[in-house]
Amino acid sequence: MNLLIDMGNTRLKWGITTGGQIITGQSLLNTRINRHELIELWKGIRPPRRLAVSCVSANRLLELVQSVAFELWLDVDVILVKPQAQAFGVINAYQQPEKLGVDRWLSLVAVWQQFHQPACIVDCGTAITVDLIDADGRHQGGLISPGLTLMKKSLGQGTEALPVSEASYAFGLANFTEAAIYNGTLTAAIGLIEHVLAKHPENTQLILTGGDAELIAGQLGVASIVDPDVVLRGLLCVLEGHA
Ligand SMILES: Nc1ncnc2c1ncn2[C@@H]1O[C@H](COP(=O)(O)OP(=O)(O)O)[C@@H](O)[C@H]1O
Ligand SMILES: CC(C)(COP(=O)(O)O)[C@@H](O)C(=O)NCCC(=O)O
Ligand SMILES: [K+]
Repeated sequence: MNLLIDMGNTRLKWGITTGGQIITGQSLLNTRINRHELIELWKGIRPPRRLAVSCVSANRLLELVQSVAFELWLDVDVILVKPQAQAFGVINAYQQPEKLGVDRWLSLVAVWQQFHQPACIVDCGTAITVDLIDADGRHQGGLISPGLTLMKKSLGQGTEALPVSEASYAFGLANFTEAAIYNGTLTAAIGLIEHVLAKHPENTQLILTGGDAELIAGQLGVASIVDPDVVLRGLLCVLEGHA
């Protein structure tokens, strides 16, 4: 058995793998990560042979995860995955390939392995990232924008009068502030994705992942697949390539 861990800027997502299948566990908010919580999360699982980690979050959290892993499973093999210039059939478009977020790299790897066709991968997490890959596995580059919560928080922080609300409202033009912010930020995300897709081939497969994927997919004017486990599947590709 192996353990896969995807550490984003908001949440830690994880799953165990047996025979090429991923069984996901309950995600954990970064604000709740501590030694006790991690031990509670993993003390009941069978000791993994290998642990593959993707981390774009704080080093402090990564070190804590590694330390808990060695405490629970003395001789576990920890693989800290890094973005590469070219691997698993994917060619990284970045001028400095090591600077591409490893979560973005792993999404490209997973989507390429699954579809082998042009694809647009949108991670609707803390940030919204958009990455394009062509029919030959060449990453075309990508975009980074604030995620929905970050957009709302920045309005709250950068203005005198705007409140920060976590509530949901009907989609469309609004006639009060909270709904106007909710819909303005959601429309920004939708516009970003639809704009990118309009400029790419019609057969481009659109895949959404991340905490806001369902919400954003629900308002998109184009067909999409929501897959919460893309980064974990990228980690699995790396482990399988590693075996
Ligand atoms: N219960 C929740 N707690 C925190 N964020 C949530 C929750 N439900 C949805 N979200 C949204 O999901 C986003 C984070 O997505 P996630 O995939 O966890 O991000 P990351 O990969 O950056 O850790 C938040 O910015 C927020 O808009
Ligand atoms: C863009 C990101 C912050 C997204 O992280 P997330 O929203 O998934 O937590 C992360 O992929 C990252 O730190 N990237 C490095 C810079 C880059 O990809 O260009
Ligand atoms: K992510």
